[in-house]
Amino acid sequence: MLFFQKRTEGALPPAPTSDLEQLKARIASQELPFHAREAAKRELERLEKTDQSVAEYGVGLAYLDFLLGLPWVVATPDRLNLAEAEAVLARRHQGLGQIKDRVLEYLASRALRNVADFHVLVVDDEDIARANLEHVLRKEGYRVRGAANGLEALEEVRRWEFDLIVTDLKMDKMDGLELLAAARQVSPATRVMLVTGFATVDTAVAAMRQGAVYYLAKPVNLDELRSTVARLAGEKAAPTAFRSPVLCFSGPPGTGKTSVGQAIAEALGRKFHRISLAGLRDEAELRGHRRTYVGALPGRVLQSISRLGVRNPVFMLDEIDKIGKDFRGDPAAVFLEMLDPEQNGQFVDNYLEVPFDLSQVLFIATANDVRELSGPLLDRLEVVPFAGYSAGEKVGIAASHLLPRQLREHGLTHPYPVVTPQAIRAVVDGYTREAGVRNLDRELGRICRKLAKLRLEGTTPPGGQAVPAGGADATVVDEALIPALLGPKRFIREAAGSTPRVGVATGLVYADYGGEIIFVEAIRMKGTGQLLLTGSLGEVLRESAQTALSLVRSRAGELGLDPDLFATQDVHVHIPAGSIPKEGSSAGLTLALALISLFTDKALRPDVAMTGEITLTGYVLPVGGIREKVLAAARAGARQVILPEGNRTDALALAGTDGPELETLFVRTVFEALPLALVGD
Ligand SMILES: Nc1ncnc2c1ncn2[C@@H]1O[C@H](COP(=O)(O)OP(=O)(O)OP(=O)(O)O)[C@@H](O)[C@H]1O
Repeated sequence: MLFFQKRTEGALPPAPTSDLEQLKARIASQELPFHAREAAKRELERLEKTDQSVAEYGVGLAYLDFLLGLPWVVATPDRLNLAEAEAVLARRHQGLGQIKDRVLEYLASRALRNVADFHVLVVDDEDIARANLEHVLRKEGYRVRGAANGLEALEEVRRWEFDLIVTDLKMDKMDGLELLAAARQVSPATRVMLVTGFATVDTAVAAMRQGAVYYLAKPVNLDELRSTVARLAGEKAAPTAFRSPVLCFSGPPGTGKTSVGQAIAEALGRKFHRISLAGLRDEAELRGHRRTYVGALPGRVLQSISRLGVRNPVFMLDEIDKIGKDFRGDPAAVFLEMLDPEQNGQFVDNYLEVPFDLSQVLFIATANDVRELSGPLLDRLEVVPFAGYSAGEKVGIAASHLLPRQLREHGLTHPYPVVTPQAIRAVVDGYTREAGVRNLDRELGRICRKLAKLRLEGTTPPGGQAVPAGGADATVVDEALIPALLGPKRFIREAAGSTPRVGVATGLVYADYGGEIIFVEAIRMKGTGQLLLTGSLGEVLRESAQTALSLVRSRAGELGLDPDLFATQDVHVHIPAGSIPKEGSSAGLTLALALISLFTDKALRPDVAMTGEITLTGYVLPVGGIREKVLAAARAGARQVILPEGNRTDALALAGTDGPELETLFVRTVFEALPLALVGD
């Protein structure tokens, strides 16, 4: 019996090329920056001396494979067509007018920088020499101007940004070296190339030392001139590190931050990648582990770049405000390095050890609340605020974007069911309570799933019209059908539904997920004039409560109260809703009104919501987050909002858009607010 087949000469399989040989070939053939090639060669040499059976060999192979797999030079060509970018943004998003404008402005300045021609100034006091040089350079496609001496050249430099000055060295009035020094003062980015008939090593060295980029001897070798200028122009055209600040989209969840980022990538023709930073625990996750650690890996930034295969993606750093609380290492330092155009050309990953150029990456950060970010980081970011949507805007977004997508995803296309705007509004009001549209999208998905099931079964939604199984009439989903599809309403509009109560005021707060209403409750009981505060209130809020009480006591006469009343009573102020962060001074007005209502025994209207900081003398000061607060008041069913007079412009800006349907009232003092909020006053 034949167990083993004997190998026959000549039928030998081709000798397998070893891993190392393959890597060697890759190092030789691949386009790599100098330092990366050197590192790869070093590692290869080390591997060649390492026994293949030891673990380090495998680690080294993986390292080389990663290094060679990185897109050191691969980039997608940028498509900077503003009209197209505008079309992409408009197609993907409803509204967001100001944000689209900001994004387009940002892209416009990018486009301008990148397509700008290469401007050259030729300076020579010999007319013929100058004309010749100008002619040669113009033929190469550069934008060329001329100047007959140093002083004239300096005038030009003041009027116009040149990329390059090609100047004669010996000239009357101001020679080339003097021009070089003066031009660098006016326009530091302009490069200077000197041309001279008296080329000596000393003058060349002096010129280079002063910052000249090149030194050309007369008679000018035209090929040398052309190739040098082409090299300098190429350096400019390679999209230079973009020095404008990194965009940071901030706003409540589900307001379109991520999808605007995706639209930017689509408009530029770049790849898009999103890293969620919310769960980040360790600096090494971003920057990698040193290879001396067992199981070391590159950081998430370079891993993503490697996976994308291009060095110029749009990179979204999601929820940049959510890291740092439990973070090992210094997050701000890593981000500063990644986002700073001065430094990110040389980003060092601990695993890779060789700097990788991140300057071509277009970073966009998102944050729910930029107040959480450190100062230096915030300095590098250009914050673009995304606001919450009013109910009307949500209905529009749902009808034109969310619903059509959900219907397609659920196969409800033949024919499309008709969901009436009133039905969408019923979902917005009864089943979601949010600033953005994320949950609305989810609820629409639930409706679609129910409809898909009914259509397959050919049955009728309870209380609705027949759902045809194939073609024929479209199902109509109206307001009445919503409870049958989604169950009973999940949210009540508590501001509209409550009855007026003494000592209970409706306030507005602003948290990172948008605005929210709170009810401030105050009661009094027999005691010794103590003030008790509960509801996990922050220090500032406690001080506001103290201020409000002192204000009420000091104005007892005006309010028709017995001044001795306070000495015999304790006051307890409580703000329920434990999950809402309650810090900041904007609850001052609400606290003051709750206390005045308490002591005057007059009930407050629950459908009048308010916000404002107060002073000890009763003035109402402006506060932030007006749009979010007003939208929250509208969501909760309030009919009026009382705002500080100082916030009138914010509120007016709101009215211009599809603002909420509620009346805004402005007050200068606490006392002006009384007749507006107290029942029957
Ligand atoms: N103005 C809008 N027009 C059309 N669709 C929108 C609009 N705003 C949001 N959306 C849609 O809502 C969904 C949620 O948006 P997105 O994921 O961009 O929100 P986000 O602000 O990034 O939220 P998070 O902060 O939670 O990441 C997406 O499907 C998005 O397309």
